[in-house]
Amino acid sequence: MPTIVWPSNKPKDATRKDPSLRSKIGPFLTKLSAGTTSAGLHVEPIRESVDRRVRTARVTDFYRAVLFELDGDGQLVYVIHGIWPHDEAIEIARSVTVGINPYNGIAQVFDVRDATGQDAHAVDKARRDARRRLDAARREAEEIAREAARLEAGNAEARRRVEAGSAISLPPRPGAESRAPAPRAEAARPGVVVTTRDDRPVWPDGLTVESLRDELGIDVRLAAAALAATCESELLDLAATASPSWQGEALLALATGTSIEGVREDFELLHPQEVKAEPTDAEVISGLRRRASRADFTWLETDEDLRRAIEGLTFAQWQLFLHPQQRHLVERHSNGPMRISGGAGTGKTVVTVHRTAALARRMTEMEQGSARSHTARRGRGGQRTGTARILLTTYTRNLADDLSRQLAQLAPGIAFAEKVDEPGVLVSGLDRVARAILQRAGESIAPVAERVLGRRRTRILAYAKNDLWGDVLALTGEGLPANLQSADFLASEYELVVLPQHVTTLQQYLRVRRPGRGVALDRRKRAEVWAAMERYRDRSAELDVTSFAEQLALAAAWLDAEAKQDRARPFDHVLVDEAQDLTPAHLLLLRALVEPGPDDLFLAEDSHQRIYGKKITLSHYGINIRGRSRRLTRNYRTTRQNLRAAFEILDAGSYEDMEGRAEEHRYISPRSGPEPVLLHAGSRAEELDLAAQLLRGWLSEDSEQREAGAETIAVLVRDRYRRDAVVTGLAERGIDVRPVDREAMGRGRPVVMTMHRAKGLEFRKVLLFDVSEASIPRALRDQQYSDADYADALLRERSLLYVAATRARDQLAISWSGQASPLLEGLARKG
Ligand SMILES: Nc1ncnc2c1ncn2[C@@H]1O[C@H](COP(=O)(O)OP(=O)(O)OP(=O)(O)O)[C@@H](O)[C@H]1O
Repeated sequence: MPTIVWPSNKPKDATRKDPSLRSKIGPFLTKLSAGTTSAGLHVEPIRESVDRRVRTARVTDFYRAVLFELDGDGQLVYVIHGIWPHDEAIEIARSVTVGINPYNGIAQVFDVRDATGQDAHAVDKARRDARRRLDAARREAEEIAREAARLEAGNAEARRRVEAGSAISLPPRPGAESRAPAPRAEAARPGVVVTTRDDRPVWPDGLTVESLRDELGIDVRLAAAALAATCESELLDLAATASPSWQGEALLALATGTSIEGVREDFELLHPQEVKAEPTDAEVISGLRRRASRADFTWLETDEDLRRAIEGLTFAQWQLFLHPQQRHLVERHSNGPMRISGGAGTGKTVVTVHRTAALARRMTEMEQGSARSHTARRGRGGQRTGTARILLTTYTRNLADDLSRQLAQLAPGIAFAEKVDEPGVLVSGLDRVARAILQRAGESIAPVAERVLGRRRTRILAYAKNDLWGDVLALTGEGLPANLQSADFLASEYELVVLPQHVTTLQQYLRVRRPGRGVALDRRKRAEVWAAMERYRDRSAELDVTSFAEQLALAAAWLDAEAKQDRARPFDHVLVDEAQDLTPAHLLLLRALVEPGPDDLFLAEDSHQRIYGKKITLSHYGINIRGRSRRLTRNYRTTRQNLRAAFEILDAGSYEDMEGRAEEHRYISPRSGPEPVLLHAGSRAEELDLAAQLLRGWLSEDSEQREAGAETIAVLVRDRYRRDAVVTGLAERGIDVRPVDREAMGRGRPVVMTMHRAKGLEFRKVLLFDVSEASIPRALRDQQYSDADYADALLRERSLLYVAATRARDQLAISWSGQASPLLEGLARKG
């Protein structure tokens, strides 16, 4: 059966102009995949064609496909170029050729008319002389080298500015932000549209047109134009028109911090010396399989691929062609834990879900192979493990449900597991996994509890109903120095220091390291804090309760003890989305769930979106990334205007990734849309009036343009109290909206939810309501924070607003009454 390679970015062919053609593509692909002898296809060579392998095939009486017939070592491969009306198709077929870029081995379809600007008779020579064409281009590049040098000087200047601007600022001290005069939103009128910045692209040092061509095989005309771009939008527009498209993507990756070597690796480019001058069909096919080509071609190899292509070519998941950087992260074999980071909307979830499916597929294939050779895979304890056990997990239940849905859509045949230890993919929150393990442990948890909690306990499955730290503070607080008399401080100290390091005695606590805690404790203070810890543990034991964190830590320690007895860990692979919100106890459990080894752990995180957890470093909890981390920089969700507005919110904070390194936010969005709107009201009632007016406008726009449903419009607020007030206020103004809590979204009405609930979701149009001084950051004065904990809490509020702003695909609006939130500083000032 032939394999079909379908163009993801078709050259302006008829499928774009004639929608009726879509329904004909399915039957055409079915026949083609069944073999050339199929009746009615007329797969025919073309006389006087530049490429002897070119064919046309009948799609309808009127339309013909232009394709190449390649011999992949006995396996027939059809590379489709596009579909055109009969006569046009014949003309195009005469002038196109499929070959490989001599600088990098990437397969590409060339139209020799474009290449040479000469008539069809000159094309044969042009094809043989592909390499000479590139030499001619080099001369062209040399002519502009002087110009490039001038531009490089400009870029160096821009780079210096960016580096100076991204220097880490010290976190504000407690109270400093609330005491300092809050930056005032200057007289922003209702409905002001803010113009966001459009900076000059920042290229790696020393990049020239020649280096882009020689090292990456990028067309010199494109390279020269890219280096001449004076602002980000110009570069984005240029990249969007690049053909083949991977060249535009490679330029965007370079402009957002990826090195030449990084691009070569992500896009799977060869060095020129590895490329053969006269490639065989098999070499062209291998060029088509490289990640760069896969941005432009889709392989329809299995019945499932074909089915999806045939079912109308609109199926969202099928149309989602992974970016070469994303594909690299999906396919990459890793010798240990791997971490990906990337801003909101860069496809971290997409990569995590694809990688889960790929691992499941890989394991199934391996097992089928080993079953054939009668050597079934066995676990550490010698028991047969059957199909791979994969855990896909994330911080909240809602997000886990979403992962499950995405995975089922991407890989319909995938085996889901219902519980821990069952073969297949288990999609679950870590708290549930921990409970399942503790239930399995039963009474055997007692010695583990003694090691972890200092108490030999077996009743550990109930959660405390009240805030035990508040009780402890009431009982022992007076013995503590004033700045430590805080339930938040004690709880953080317990979860970040005491619990993960299994501290059970004062002697241990006196010696223990407390990295990143920000408050120095001498011996005397440590003894006082320890007394509070002991009180907390006694009280928990009296009530037979534990906390979430304790259950996670106990489950991890139990698994470690079992592994020492040579019993298998419950999973072969563990993948985590939204890892930035995990606690130390989560990390301990993650490490214990899977044996250290190839592809054991995969974590997707964005430190800018940490809204629950404390700042933590993976290596402190036994997860060593050691060079196995990558950053995604291309945003797929939101427009560049919304993205820049979101950066304005981030700008004043300083962030660290989970390896403890400074995090930057150089991301890029190829989509363009309206600028964000700021609505400044004098009172809450007026703010509701403005919101109602805005939503009414959005709803009528959408119904006129027959856009997607009203549920793709969202109003996001700081807390539940405001959510309910907004629902009522809008209803009074004739706008019917749906409050959303834990339940699914529903259809037909705009939704109102908290910013926390919106995490991981996306909407077309988003209003951030009540971003006022009084609402966000939430009053931190109520809690007694240490300096470091206060700074961190403030950073989380900033991140929360960033998360909320990046939910908008197309249009973002922000409203407030009275004074704007100080977190809006830069943005509100522009209004
Ligand atoms: N290669 C791609 N092609 C087209 N769309 C993509 C691609 N990758 C991601 N997307 C789309 O971009 C949007 C954001 O993707 P995703 O949710 O995976 O990002 P994320 O990095 O996890 O975002 P967040 O951190 O904000 O949750 C989704 O609508 C997704 O379908």
